[in-house]
Amino acid sequence: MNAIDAQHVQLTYSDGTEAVRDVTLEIPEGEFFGFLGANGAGKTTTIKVLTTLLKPTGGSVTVNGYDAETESRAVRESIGYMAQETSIDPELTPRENVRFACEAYGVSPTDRGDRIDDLLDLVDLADVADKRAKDFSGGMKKRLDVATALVHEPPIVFLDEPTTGLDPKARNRLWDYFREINDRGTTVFLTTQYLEEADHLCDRISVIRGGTIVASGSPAELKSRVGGAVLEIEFEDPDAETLERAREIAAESKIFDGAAVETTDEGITVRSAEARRRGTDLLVALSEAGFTVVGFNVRDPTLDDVFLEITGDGLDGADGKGEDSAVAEVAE
Ligand SMILES: Nc1ncnc2c1ncn2[C@@H]1O[C@H](COP(=O)(O)OP(=O)(O)OP(=O)(O)O)[C@@H](O)[C@H]1O
Repeated sequence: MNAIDAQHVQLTYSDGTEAVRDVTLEIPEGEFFGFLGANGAGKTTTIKVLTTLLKPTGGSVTVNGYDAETESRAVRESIGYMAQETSIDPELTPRENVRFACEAYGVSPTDRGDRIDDLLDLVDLADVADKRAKDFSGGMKKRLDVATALVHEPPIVFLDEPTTGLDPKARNRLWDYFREINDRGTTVFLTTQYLEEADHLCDRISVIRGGTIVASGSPAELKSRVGGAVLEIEFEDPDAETLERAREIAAESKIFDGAAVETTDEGITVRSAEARRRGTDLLVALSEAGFTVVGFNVRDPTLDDVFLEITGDGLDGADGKGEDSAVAEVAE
């Protein structure tokens, strides 16, 4: 049985916005699944359908074997959901927040004490368990959010952009908890705008764009689609004209067969199966054309390259995609 089985789901809002056009997801139990897309691609709407907060306008959804439409209560009782907006009460302490969640989810009073200690331990908040949450950092609040979503030991947990806005250190820390939750056997459904996050954590990824799934596979499978390697070449203080001329030389040269060439702020990138073998030939051609190359690097494709390949524009508009994205971290 799949933990989540969504077939051809559609969700059109009452104002006519077709947020989800055709989403089919079959997620096995225990999988760490990543759902990627830029702002407005349809991630949150899909999560809301899967968690029964929205009724699909087309298609069908089964979660933990329960039908989302006819057995919505059973679905809700068997899932944890960490929404983008925090659900914690800042006036309460972590212990009080988690206890409140235990009551809301009907955790039996005899189990509550141990469950609260275990969860606060899991997210490293035991030391501040009795301090009010209002002075906590963004990362601490998110960790408390994770704990409250897990009180009823759900077999599936939905995490909607759980690390957006956190610094890399706080994000890394959350990743450890997510891994641990998944290691305990919990199926994880994660939405993120951070390609590096998906690369680190997910067994499998689907990419949504304009309400439709445009690619699915393991991070390695998706990266292998790009084929070959990526050549990064930097020039000394290039202006737009220089970059465009370099792009043309790389794109039109006979060195590579069908390379994808893009300009960057400092130079060009070339994606090609021949990038490793023939990269230096391009350097020679550029130098003969009068370019001064100041930087040169060949690396394996990252998920950013996959996005460029799939969508032509990466995860543009995703404010989470910063300098600490996959390009910086995964590059050789
Ligand atoms: N209640 C609503 N009524 C009408 N349109 C909506 C509503 N909620 C979202 N939308 C629209 O549906 C589309 C998908 O939005 P959704 O929030 O699912 O995307 P997302 O991928 O989660 O984006 P983000 O990363 O910004 O959270 C967007 O065009 C959005 O403006």
